[in-house]
Amino acid sequence: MGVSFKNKISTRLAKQTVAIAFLLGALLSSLQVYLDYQNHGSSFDQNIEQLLSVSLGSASRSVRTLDNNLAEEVVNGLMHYEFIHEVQIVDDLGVVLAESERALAPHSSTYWITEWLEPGEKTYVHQLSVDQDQSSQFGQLIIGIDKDVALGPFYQRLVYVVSSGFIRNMLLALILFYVFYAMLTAPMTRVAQVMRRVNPLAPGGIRLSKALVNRGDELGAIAGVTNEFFQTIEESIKEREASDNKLSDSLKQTRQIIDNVPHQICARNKDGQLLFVNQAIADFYNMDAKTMESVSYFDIHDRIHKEESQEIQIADQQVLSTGQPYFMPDHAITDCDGNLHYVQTSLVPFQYFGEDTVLAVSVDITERKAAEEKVIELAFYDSLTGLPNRNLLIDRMNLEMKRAERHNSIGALLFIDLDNFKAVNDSFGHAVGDQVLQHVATQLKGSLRAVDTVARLGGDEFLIIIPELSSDLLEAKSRAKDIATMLTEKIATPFFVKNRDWVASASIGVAMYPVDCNDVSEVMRFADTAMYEAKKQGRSQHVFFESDMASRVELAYSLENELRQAVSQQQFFLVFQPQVGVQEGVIQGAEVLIRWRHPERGVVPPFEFIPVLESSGLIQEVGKWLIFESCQCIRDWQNQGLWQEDAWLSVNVSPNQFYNPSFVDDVLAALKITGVKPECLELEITEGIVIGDTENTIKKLQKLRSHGIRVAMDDFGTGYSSLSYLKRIPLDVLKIDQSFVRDVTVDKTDKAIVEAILAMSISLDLEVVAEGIETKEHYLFFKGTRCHRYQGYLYSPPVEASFFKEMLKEIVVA
Ligand SMILES: Nc1nc2c(ncn2[C@@H]2O[C@H](COP(=O)(O)O[C@H]3[C@@H](O)[C@H](n4cnc5c(=O)[nH]c(N)nc54)O[C@@H]3COP(=O)(O)O)[C@@H](O)[C@H]2O)c(=O)[nH]1
Repeated sequence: MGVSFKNKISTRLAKQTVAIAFLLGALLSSLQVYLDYQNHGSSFDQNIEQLLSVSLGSASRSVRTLDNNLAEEVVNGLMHYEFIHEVQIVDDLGVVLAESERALAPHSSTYWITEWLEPGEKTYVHQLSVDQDQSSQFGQLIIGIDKDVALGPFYQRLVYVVSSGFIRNMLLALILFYVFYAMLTAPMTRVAQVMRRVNPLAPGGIRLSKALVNRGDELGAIAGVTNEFFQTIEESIKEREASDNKLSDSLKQTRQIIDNVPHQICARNKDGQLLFVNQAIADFYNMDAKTMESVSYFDIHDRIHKEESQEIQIADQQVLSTGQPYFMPDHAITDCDGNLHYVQTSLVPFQYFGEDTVLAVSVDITERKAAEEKVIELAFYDSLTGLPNRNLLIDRMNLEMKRAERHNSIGALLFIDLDNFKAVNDSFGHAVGDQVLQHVATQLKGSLRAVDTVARLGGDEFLIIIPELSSDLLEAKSRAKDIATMLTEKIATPFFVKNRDWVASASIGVAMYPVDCNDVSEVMRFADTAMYEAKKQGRSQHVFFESDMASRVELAYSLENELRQAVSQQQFFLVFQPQVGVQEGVIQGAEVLIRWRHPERGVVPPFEFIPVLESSGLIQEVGKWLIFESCQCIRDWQNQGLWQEDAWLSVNVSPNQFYNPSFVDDVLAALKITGVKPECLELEITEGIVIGDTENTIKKLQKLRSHGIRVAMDDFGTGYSSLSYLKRIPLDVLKIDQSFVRDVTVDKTDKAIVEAILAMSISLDLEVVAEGIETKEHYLFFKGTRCHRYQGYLYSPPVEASFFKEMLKEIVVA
């Protein structure tokens, strides 16, 4: 942008200098003019006075003497002066004695000044007298002055002076302008032009000329300083650029880091407007980050969770007003797909480019929360059935116990254990077992009130709390009994799992609280005790806890521990009871029976410990050992020539032992290892085994018999004993239970049963063994039937191996 002429410094300096010169010139000229004017005026007046004084005597005489000629001479004498254009001498009567006049000279160039300063006619009138003191006057000398002629030279000189002063000032102005221009304006203009070309971002590229810098005057100094300034600015800009670049890189990196942080980060102002969002937040709402940075967070958020949105707004305002951070441990937000997320948000006051904002960092805790919930679920719920587990049950039981005491009410705790569930697991695998448990859990849950708690302790054990039955014990017990009966029936309802029908049964122990006890773990133990009693009493039934049960159960517990020791210390041994041909009267085989040589109690009979071996699972190990030992005995006796090739040993098999998936393999392995023919082994099963799992039992029996192993149905007549199911069971022998034998000779019913069994055996083509033959009458009765063998004290009680061996030797000898 150029500088106009009037604004140039040189112009302004010249103008001011000239103005000052003019002012001073005008002042001085005015003073000069004034002084000259004063001098000139007084000298002019003196000259007139001198003229008059020279002419006054003659003029006075001419008047006194009325001498016209003299007056004429005076007038003509005065008219010789050019500046006088009129002279008149008059007497005291006003009579003109002489006069002369000439026309005024043409106006000079300065006439206007004369007229301006001395306006009007300039006339001198002088009184004429005869005496010196002018006391007697008698005429007048009147002189008219041509003021233009008189003053013109003076004013012309004055005009000259003023004009020359003006011209001098003008010249001075021109010279000064040039000097100022050359010395100041031109260099400064060059500086301005150079500076105009300066790139503000890179001022170091331009320098003021050396000629300018080297002038040695103030401008040179300014130019030098300006060059240094450029250099400094250049360096500063470079430093600034470097720092800006670093800052920009750092910002980019920071942005990258923040965008890669999986947590939602945003800054919002007091109106909730988003000033900054990271990629995680943009992704969460499926919006562009830049677009989001112009909208209100609460507009996005409000669409979804009003309550949470308000809570966040209040929290934001608190952070902005107090300047203190705020922590929201857990609140819900919904993403663009409508999925609910739980987040934990930290709100901190944050200055974002000079604006007070809230920096919000939200961490998605959905998975953690789910995991925590899962942990709680795992901690308090059974994963298979979804029922409360032991922990939650104990917690609820504590509450119910307190409530019962407070309300003076009686509740019941039911301990449910499925019968023979282990066999289901062992035979069909855990997947089927799990489905059976789930079915039972559903049945139990669906049969009870919402206030009742159905829990699974683990395995096939369930506990049920039935609170507030009544305040009267009898009534409470009666209701508990109804519920236990109803549950037993529900559980026994057939159901379909894995392509087949199932019938479950359960034993239920019932304890009444706080009557039986007000301690939770004790009540649980009592219900458990009652459940064991129910099992002992024949399963699929319920038993209420009674105080004497506890000691019995304790006995069972200690018995179990002793049995474990018995297994490890091999305290079991075998006894053998001969089976004799009814018609032949000779030993055809023997039943193997187990005994326990207790270190303190002596020999313990099997009915005292077999059920505990069963319930504890120890029967697996003991039963396997027993079959192997039996085979080993056959091998030994055969080796010693005491045991015929067609004689057999009959071994009892318990349900849990039979249901073991490896049972058949274990038996075959025992035969193989000992080298005993399968036909020498007979397995005695009970109806309970068949009823528990008929199909599987049939398959196993078929497999055993396919190898030549004999199968006998023990205790026949005490169970279902129906022809229809007997037809399907692969059997070789029926053993008539001794309870029918005992009175067969005196009791018509027993006799009829025995005869019916014998008839059945014919139609099914089975051998028959009668056990419990104690008397001759018993023997004679069966001798008259088609019973094949008998077993009983009449011939021999069960005897130890050594004794039995002696018996065999005697037979051989005989
Ligand atoms: N799973 C297994 N069970 C076994 C085993 N050993 C025995 N048992 C079962 O224990 C119950 C009691 O048996 P036990 O005390 O040995 O009694 C047997 C005989 O001694 C008894 N018996 C035999 N003859 C007579 C008699 O004339 N009178 C009379 N009062 N009792 C007699 O009968 C029992 C044999 O019964 P059973 O097996 O049904 O043929 C019993 O249920 C055994 O099954 C074992 O190793 N495993």
